[in-house]
Amino acid sequence: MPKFAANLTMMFNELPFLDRFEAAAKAGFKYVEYLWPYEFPAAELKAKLDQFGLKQVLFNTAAGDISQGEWGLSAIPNREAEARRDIDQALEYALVLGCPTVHIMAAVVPEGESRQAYKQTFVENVRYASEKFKPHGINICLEALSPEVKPNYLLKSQFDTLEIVEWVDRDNVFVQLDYFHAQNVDGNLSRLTDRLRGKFCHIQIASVPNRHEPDEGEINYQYIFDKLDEMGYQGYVGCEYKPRGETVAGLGWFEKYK
Ligand SMILES: O=C(O)[C@@H](O)C(=O)CO
Ligand SMILES: [Mg+2]
Repeated sequence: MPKFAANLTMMFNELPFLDRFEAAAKAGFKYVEYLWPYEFPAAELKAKLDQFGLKQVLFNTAAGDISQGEWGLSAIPNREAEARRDIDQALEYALVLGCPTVHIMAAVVPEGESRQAYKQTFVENVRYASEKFKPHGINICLEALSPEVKPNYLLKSQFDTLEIVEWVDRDNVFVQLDYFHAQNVDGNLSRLTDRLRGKFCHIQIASVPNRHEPDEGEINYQYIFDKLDEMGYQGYVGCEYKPRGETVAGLGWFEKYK
């Protein structure tokens, strides 16, 4: 049975962020993920996890200046010092939070810039992170984002991510397989999952096209979950969806997995 993690950035959004931990635990989740922890001291977040018996399973490196269109710095040429500062910061948080996996965000590539130069920079920064995280047993994930969510992001297809993972060639660097983006860009999810076997260490889910609960839309998630079980997938499945309404009211799909 998949180990579902509540994504506290998208779920329980009707509550202030720090109250979402309790709400997730009450709803039956044992695991949580969210995009960024940096607004709060790591110890405060760890205390919330411990208070409600939760385990943090994923968060991201900082996004940079979102108001300027940034969405990760790790692939931007000549900004390696900032990217590595963010990677070091993520490691400090992961150690306090006891988090096994960190998503290293790549970057948006402005029109006219060389994608190859961005890829090269990303590979070097991910190798830096790999070396830093390795002694602590922490994995790294890289994620493709569909253009309707993040136009011009460096990684669009799952195969863009796979290319970087294989280029980086380190045993703690994996694909973050978000089926919402994968369906939007690549489709053919069963074959895709087979193709990526052994290469992904974290999964995220949402319905397509509306990014809601995984009980509607064009993806048959029950089939996918059974397939992941058959494959022996041991990682987590992040529920990174925008609830149709109130979060708990939409958790009918989760009843049988509690
Ligand atoms: O799918 C997403 O948008 C997220 O998993 C993320 O990490 C930020 O882009
Ligand atoms: Mg995602």
